Formats: sequence, structure tokens, C-alpha cells
Amino acid sequence: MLERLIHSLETSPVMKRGEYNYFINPITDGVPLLEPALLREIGCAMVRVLDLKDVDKIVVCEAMGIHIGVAFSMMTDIPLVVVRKRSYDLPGEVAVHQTTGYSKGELYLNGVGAGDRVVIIDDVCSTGGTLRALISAIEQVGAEIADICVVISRGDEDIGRPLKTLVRIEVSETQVRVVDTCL
Ligand SMILES: O=P(O)(O)OC[C@H]1O[C@H](OP(=O)(O)OP(=O)(O)O)[C@H](O)[C@@H]1O
Ligand code: HPA
Repeated sequence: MLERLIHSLETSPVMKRGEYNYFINPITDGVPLLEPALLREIGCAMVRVLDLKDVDKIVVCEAMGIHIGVAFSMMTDIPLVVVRKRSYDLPGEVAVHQTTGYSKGELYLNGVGAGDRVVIIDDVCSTGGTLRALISAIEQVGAEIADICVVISRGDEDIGRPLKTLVRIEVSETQVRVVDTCL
């Protein structure tokens, strides 16, 4: 399992974004091309790894959590909430600050409320800034987080909660190395 993901990572180009070594991969960028079989492989792995007991919503972040969330939602029949990078000014919307290794911005959560039990999924965790922001927003509305899973982890993130990861990688200036897998 995860052979397609591992191959895609080991052949990912790396570019500089400031000082940050940014790998370019179909799952994290949609570039150059996202194969359905790769998306299916990831969806199946997440179904095996995540605790879905009594979960009523999947939470992902715009943009590169969306395709993973859609695949996962269609496989599990659990509804999907997309945390957006622009405000809708709806009643109950929660805004949180997001800082990543190369950017800063605001995230806006709608559609999750007190009593909901959710899982968070995302493409990659690097500094953990995005996951920390998502956790904060979900806690502010009084929902419960059942589990968190990312496809790829790089770095020594601390998000203050257990984090499940399909594949752990190291990124140098020129290449990606897969150092661990969960399955
Ligand atoms: O652990 P972190 O340092 O927070 O990095 C991980 C986040 O960075 C990327 O999102 P980004 O905000 O760049 O937007 P994108 O999904 O639109 O590419 C990625 O999709 C993760 O959500
Ligand atoms: O190196 C990266 N590549 C793609 N997406 C990312 N999100 C955080 N870091 C990265």
C-alpha cells in the first residue's frame, strides 16, 4: 500500500520559496497531474487509519485539502466542510490566523457547531501552523475533534494533539526522501 504516493514523492521536484524547500507533488499542488489511482490509494489508507466512530463532519482547508476531502467524503458518506481563506460574514463564522513556512493569512470556519464530532484531514503538515489554526477554530465553536490525519508530514510539528500521518518525509534542497509510512 502507498506505493503510488511514495513514488510520487520520490520523484517530486523541489523549488525555493524564500528559504523554504518546497516540494511540488500532485497531492499537495495538483501539479503536474493528479491520477485517480493515487487519490483512491490515499482515500483507502485514510479510511483504514482514521477513527470515524460517531463522526458527523470532515473538515478540510482550502485549497489542497479539498480533493482529498472530496474523495474521503464520497468513500465514507460523511459530509464535508471546507475552511475558506475568505469571509462569508455568516452568523457563527469563526476567523483564525494561519501561519505556514512561507505564508500568513486568515481562515474562516462555517458549518461546524457545538456538539459536532469531526475529523480534520489535510494534504501536508510542515510547521503545523495550519492544523493549529483549524484546531483552534473547531474548539472555539465547541465541536469535538475525533481524529486528525495528513497525507504527508515534514518537519517536527507540534500541534498539541495526536497527529496521524500516512507518509513522513525529509526535504533537502534537491530531493524528497520518504523516511516512514503508517501502513
Ligand atoms: O504545516 P503548515 O506549515 O501550516 O503547512 C501546511 C499547509 O500548507 C499548505 O497550505 P497553503 O496555505 O500553502 O495553501 P494551499 O492549500 O492553497 O496550497 C498545505 O495545503 C497545508 O494546509
Ligand atoms: O513543501 C511543500 N509542498 C507543497 N505543499 C506544502 N505545504 C507546506 N509545505 C509544502
